[in-house]
Amino acid sequence: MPSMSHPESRNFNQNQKFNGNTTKNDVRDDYFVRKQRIAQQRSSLPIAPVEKRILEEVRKNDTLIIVGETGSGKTTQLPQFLFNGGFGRDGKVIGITQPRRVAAVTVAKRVAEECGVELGQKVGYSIRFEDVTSSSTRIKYMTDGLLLREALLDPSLSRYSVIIVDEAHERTVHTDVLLGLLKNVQNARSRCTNQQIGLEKDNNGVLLDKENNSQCLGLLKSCQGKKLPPLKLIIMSASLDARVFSEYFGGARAVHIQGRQYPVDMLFTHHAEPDYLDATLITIFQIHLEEGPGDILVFLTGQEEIESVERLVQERAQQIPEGSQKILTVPIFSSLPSEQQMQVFRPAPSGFRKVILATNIAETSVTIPGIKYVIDPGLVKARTYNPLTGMESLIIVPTSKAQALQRSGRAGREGPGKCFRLYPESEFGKLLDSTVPEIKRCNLSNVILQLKALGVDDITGFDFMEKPSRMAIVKSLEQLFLLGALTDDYKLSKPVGQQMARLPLDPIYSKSLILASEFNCLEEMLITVAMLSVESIFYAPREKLEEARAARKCFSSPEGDHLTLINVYRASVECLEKSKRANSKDRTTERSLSKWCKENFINNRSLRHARDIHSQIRRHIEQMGLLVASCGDDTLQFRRCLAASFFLNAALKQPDGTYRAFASSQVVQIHPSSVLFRTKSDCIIFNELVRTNHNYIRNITRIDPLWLLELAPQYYATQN
Ligand SMILES: Nc1ncnc2c1ncn2[C@@H]1O[C@H](COP(=O)(O)OP(=O)(O)OP(=O)(O)O)[C@@H](O)[C@H]1O
Repeated sequence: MPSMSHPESRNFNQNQKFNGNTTKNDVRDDYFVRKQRIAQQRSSLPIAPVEKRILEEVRKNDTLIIVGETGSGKTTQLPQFLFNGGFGRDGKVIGITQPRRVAAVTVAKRVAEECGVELGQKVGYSIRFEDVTSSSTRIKYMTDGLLLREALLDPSLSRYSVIIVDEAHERTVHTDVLLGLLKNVQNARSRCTNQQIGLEKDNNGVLLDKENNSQCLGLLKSCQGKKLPPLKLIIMSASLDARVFSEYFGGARAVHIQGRQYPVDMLFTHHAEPDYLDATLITIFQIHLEEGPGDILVFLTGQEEIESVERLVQERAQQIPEGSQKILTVPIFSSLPSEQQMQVFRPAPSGFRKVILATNIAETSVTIPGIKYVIDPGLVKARTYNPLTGMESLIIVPTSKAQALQRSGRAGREGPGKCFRLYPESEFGKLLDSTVPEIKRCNLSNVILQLKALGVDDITGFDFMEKPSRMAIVKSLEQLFLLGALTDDYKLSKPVGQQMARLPLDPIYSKSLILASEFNCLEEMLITVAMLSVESIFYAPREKLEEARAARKCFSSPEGDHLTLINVYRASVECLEKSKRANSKDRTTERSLSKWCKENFINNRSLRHARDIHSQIRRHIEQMGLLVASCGDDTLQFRRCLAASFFLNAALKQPDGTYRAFASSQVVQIHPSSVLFRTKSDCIIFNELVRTNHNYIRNITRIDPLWLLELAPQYYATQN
């Protein structure tokens, strides 16, 4: 059992008392009692007494930075203050961005309830593929990526009076690009308001690009004729370095909200844990057996890890004596379909303690009712990118202090909480203060494509908060050029570049869909892209490895993993249709599919998510007028299309049986999960590089090396 030290309980404020079983009471209480309770909760939040002061600050300053403890009421209350202060007048909208979909949705629901309105009316949310807003929406929660897409259609963001960039400390690539863009929009809108626009026109009344800034010019044009108020910008978090943000926004004012609603005790282990998953498991049961009531939130690094811990908890939970409180495990990770994600917010049935197994998706903004304990092993799966090789991969790294603080902040929202950090306190001091901005460690081709579509041609000149390395920019520009998204002078190409920018996918996948319509295999490519967008379609429990292997063989294609995935998808559709024909009830059909998945060792959750993505992309594709045809049995055509699409990820077999990637010259190995693991072919394309102790490649298909020359001459004809 990992022994926990309790060196000092860092109680931020111990004056307030625990509020009891709020969640259970809420369910029982009638509407008015609940309303009263919410009003009471709101008035006791640390942000409540400073409403007037914050409003004054917003009126006085175009840009404001707000820092306040987790749970102090920033996300839910500030937009309501602004609405009450008149920022929703004249049809204007107060926009709040979140790095994650689940936060945008759940916070919007909570605020709609606090306001006593139906979701989608005064308060709404908008996330990719789901818009719950209407013309009466004045407080709109959304993901930062969605606001970027909105800017494509309305560059001056003319509907918004205020934009709040929440959880800015996360420094996702979208947040960073958004901040640069918002700076431009603010600039352009204040120039429109100051009526300096006339100064920018030539004798014929044509706007001049005096500052050689096409983005600003585009914005000024879009402001023309509209009377737009200046755009107010608020940057918010519990754990950001206000100085850095203030400097970027020309000395913007920072306001600190004092106080915390409830204390959270921090506990550390005495020693480093050699096996953090084992330590996690032990701590879950330690809390369950020794601590008082309250649910547990556990932070893990990914779907596979969550599912294996889930199985282990369920196994051990069977040993809990009859009559004691039972354990209910609920997973949450980004590739889980939304309605399943929402299950973590439902109260556990009586007699159960809820154990939520989450990735960092539950780290910021969300309030999960009932959570009293947080277990934090201190690790996170992060993207890394090597601009030299052009390869992106995911690795498990320690969290930053800011992330650790956010995680502990998920407890102590309804009453005092405890956070169990599964590492010694001395290790905490060694963590980075904040997470390295994603823009510094990811492939930039997606960002650059979006910026180009927004009219920003000079990427190196763009005012990034933290500039990505020149090499990373050059490499990504080169990649976009090779994919045909950019012209010789690095402008967005028509129609390919424009079409690619419209699809909410990685440029390489967008291009594969566009190409597939020419190769008459868009049906197959759509399935492929959907299946590649989810984690682990197959699963193999340790005790049934042989059975799982045999089941997988039924779907295997000798050509590789892409066709294998298509076989799984099609077999699942067949199962669904068969069941529908036999029984029209949706629930029965889903049950048959779930049974089919179990028998075939297919991950039902992942498959459902892939079906979701499939229908969403299909809608986009059809709107774009691309021809969704199937190549039927002509799999050669499909493989040629894979070669034409993923030529940047091609590898050639070496005499020692390993492979060498063409683009990076890196030595890579086929992952044991690939159907081509044993039957090695001379030339392959792959979709994923996983770095463990080896450079493993996954999702592989065999191709003819001559196709590369024929189908990607822009790259291979110039290589020697
Ligand atoms: N869905 C909900 N159910 C119950 N209580 C909630 C809910 N959402 C918010 N609250 C209450 O409102 C408080 C303030 O939440 P809010 O998200 O506004 O805080 P915050 O300062 O933005 O926190 P963070 O920095 O962690 O995002 C929470 O601590 C909790 O008490």
